Amino acid sequence: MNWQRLRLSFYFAWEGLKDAYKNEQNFKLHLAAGSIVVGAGFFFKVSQFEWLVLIAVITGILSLELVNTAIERSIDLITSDRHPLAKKAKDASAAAVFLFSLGAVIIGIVIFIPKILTWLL
Ligand SMILES: Nc1ncnc2c1ncn2[C@@H]1O[C@H](COP(=O)(O)OP(=O)(O)OP(=O)(O)O)[C@@H](O)[C@H]1O
Repeated sequence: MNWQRLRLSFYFAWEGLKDAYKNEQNFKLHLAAGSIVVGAGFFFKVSQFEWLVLIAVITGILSLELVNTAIERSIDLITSDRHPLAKKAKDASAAAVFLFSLGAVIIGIVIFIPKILTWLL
């Protein structure tokens, strides 16, 4: 086991997180939304299974956002010209984030709406 390599890979991952937080508005937005969901999870005392689903969704969306950023930057590095394939790749990558976000919203509604209604009534 090369501990130095392992330590460096954590360091580079941390650098990637910091960079995305500084430069990617969508990453910050999803992080803020995730924090609100965690707050709501504590407030409404969600079950253990619901916590597992929420954690999977929050980490999934943030990871997908990072992959989307990596794809966008790789394309920008490869070409500064307009190219139909560059467009298709960036749009597919953005669509992946959109689709996951849609699923996350539905999961949020299924978990929280009944709790919000019970709390209100
Ligand atoms: N090299 C390119 N060739 C053709 N279309 C492109 C190219 N780069 C971007 N586009 C199109 O323009 C859209 C916006 O791209 P732009 O680079 O402005 O933002 P982004 O890469 O999607 O995200 P960010 O704003 O975080 O950089 C893309 O989704 C794609 O449809």
